[in-house]
Amino acid sequence: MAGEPVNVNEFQEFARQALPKMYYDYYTGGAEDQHTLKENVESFRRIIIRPRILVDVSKIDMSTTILGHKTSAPIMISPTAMHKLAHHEGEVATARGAAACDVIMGLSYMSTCTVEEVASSCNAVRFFQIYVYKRRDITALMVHRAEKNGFGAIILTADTPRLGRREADIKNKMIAPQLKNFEGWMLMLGLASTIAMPEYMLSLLK
Ligand SMILES: Cc1cc2nc3c(=O)[nH]c(=O)nc-3n(C[C@H](O)[C@H](O)[C@H](O)COP(=O)(O)O)c2cc1C
Repeated sequence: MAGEPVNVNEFQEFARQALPKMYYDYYTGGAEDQHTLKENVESFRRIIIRPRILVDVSKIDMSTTILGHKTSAPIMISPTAMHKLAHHEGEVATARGAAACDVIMGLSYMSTCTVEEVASSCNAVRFFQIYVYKRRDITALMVHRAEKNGFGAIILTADTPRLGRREADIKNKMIAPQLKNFEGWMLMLGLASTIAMPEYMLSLLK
């Protein structure tokens, strides 16, 4: 593709060209027949923003607050796993981008940078995403760690009682890289440091 990407579709095409197939499939794929993924895209297409006409637009302010934290627009970065699959700086780079745009950074528990690395990288307002693990002691430790590192809220993911059957990941034999927040804990959990995705998730989730 020639030139700078100008929209999300063009960024996606760049990613397809740049990333190993296994990682590209992970980022872009959904579960089973990907019906929900398609429906998500269609839902966004159905949203129409109606402009107000003949009003003063010399000063536009989209800022608001989310859980009491200021944001420049009602948009935040939703927690997504393993950014280092796409870029060597991983979630630290994403957090800096959030800080530059003055929006909130949602950090996945499955990040490839630690909560400490993200916290010290910039002054982005940050929320930390977690599941309630079978190991409640590990859940509590992670919450305390996020709190200690200035994360302003916990995003509790509640829609994963079972893992979606992601067929591309099965075919590609997708391997999770080392999840930095769990460094040192993997042995304690009886897990290898890099293991197949579903096995890893199932071992932790409740
Ligand atoms: C590649 C990818 C990884 C994700 N990883 C996580 C995760 O680690 N934890 C989580 O709670 N949600 C995760 N999500 C879900 C997103 O946070 C978000 O809820 C979902 O993508 C729907 O928002 P969207 O329609 O803006 O994509 C992930 C989504 C994608 C596409």
